[in-house]
Amino acid sequence: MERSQHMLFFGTRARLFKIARFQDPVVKRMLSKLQNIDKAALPKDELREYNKILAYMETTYSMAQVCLNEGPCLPLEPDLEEVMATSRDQKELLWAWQGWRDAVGRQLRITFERYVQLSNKAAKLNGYVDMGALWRSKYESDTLEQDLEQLYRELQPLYLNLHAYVRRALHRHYGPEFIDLRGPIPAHLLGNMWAQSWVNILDLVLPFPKKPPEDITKIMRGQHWKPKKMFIEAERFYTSLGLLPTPPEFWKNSMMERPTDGRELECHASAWDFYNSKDFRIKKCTEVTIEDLLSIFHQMGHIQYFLQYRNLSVIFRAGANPAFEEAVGSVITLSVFSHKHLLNRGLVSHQHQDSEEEVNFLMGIALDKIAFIPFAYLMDLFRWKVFDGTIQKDVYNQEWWNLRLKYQGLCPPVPRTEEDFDPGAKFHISASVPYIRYFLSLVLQFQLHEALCKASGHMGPLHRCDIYNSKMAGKLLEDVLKLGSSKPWPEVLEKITGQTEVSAKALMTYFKPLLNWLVTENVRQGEILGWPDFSCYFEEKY
Ligand SMILES: O=C(CCC(O)(O)[C@H](Cc1ccccc1)NC(=O)c1ccccc1)N[C@@H](Cc1ccccc1)C(=O)O
Ligand SMILES: [Zn+2]
Repeated sequence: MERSQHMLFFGTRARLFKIARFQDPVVKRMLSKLQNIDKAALPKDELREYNKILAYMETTYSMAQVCLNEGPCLPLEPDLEEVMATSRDQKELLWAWQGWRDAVGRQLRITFERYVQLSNKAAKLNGYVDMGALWRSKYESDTLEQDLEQLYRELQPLYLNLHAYVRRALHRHYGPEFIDLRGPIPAHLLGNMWAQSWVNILDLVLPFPKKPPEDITKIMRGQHWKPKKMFIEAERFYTSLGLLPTPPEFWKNSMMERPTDGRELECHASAWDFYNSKDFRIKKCTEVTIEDLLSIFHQMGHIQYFLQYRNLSVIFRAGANPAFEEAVGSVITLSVFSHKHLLNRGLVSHQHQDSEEEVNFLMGIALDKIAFIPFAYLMDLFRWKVFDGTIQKDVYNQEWWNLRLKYQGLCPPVPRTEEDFDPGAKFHISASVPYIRYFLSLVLQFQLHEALCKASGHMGPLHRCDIYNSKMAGKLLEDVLKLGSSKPWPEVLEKITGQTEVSAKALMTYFKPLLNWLVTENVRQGEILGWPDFSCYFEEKY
């Protein structure tokens, strides 16, 4: 309420000025940013109701658990995520998958309908047609939706080949009664609660099973890694580039592990800027796993952005656009996870990777990054349609699954009804956090990685690049992060890459060796790309 009061005070005054009457681009940029005050535009009583709704949705998500018949109730992190990642028993996977959606999605359905109404009212009071339009305005582009569709189309062949290959592997493991080689994949078998990353089923899909990659989580635990050490490791990478170290407050005020004093909390990782140029924090329920190490690198990317722009006017203390904010940390993880870096840091011991091990490695990265493409794209396609009224509340769930089928080639393992609200089972929908930023960040991170690798003097394939210790790459990054949101993002992108448009070329280059292998393999197996048979319920099929 205080923050909204503050925004209202400055926003109403900023609205007294006609931006077109000003010459100075910085003043014009500041005024236009001040004029959008988001939910603070709502009348006081509706703002109070809106905050209650947001609190209820996020609390429902963070407190939800799934209970075993007799015995403990499991929270999402780490227990249910552990089941989804490690279980190979489809009944157990279904129990966790369905249990989570019963415990969260179903509870949010009615509240979400009111959330949509109030969100759209707030958007209109800020001069936008609906909340989707307000969210999209952060990208300062009137061709955003077409550009996104174009990027998706460029990346689709990569996804279709991965989908067909993984479907074959799951067919081999779970059998024909669960997997239709011409159909969608049941959404609970991909190693992740939302099937947004498939990295946890690498063992089922490994191209060369005789050359399994080393288990980095096991090595970390063998070396007695603790959460604190994981944060120090991440910090060390950023300072190796000549970027800023985190201040003492960060280590004092951050929450790096789930508290053991019984306090309940929202465990989804996040980074916080307290806008006083010295207090910056990460909150994460850290487990000692490679997945959490990479997540910490991602969070530290947010912190590095905060540090670099902390002397700017508060109005410009944000990323060039939300995708840039998400891309910084993810760019670094591309170097961290390179074989060269893992070897250098003692996290793998095999000196070098032969061509088969290299395909296995690229498969591992693809299961994380390529599988993510359609998920990250459809999340806000869904919400934009909900906000603009294309998707009415009486069909929320079936429209959600229409998009999950169309873009991801997934289907629910059990019939769904309009009592369910499956999108609500994903953090960002319960917490009203936009998602298209992650789709754009996925493409952007490879484009930035390619530019930073070039600056670091890297020669050879992009997937072998590690910018660790490169002051040249660090300088390029620093000059851009310092700008915050003070310049239009195409200018910022051009400073690093020389291009003014986001391009999927670098991503396609990175995965080219894998795509070649996948296409050959899929042709050999006579795979059908796509899912002409379009449903999953096997009892209805035969
Ligand atoms: O959600 C996250 C990581 C959390 C975050 O760092 O993006 C976090 C999300 C969040 C949490 C609470 C309130 C708002 C947003 N974002 C930040 O902490 C953040 C965002 C903007 C500026 C500063 C910090 N990743 C996404 C997508 C993703 C990204 C990278 C790798 C894998 C998966 C996911 O898990 O589905
Ligand atoms: Zn993030």
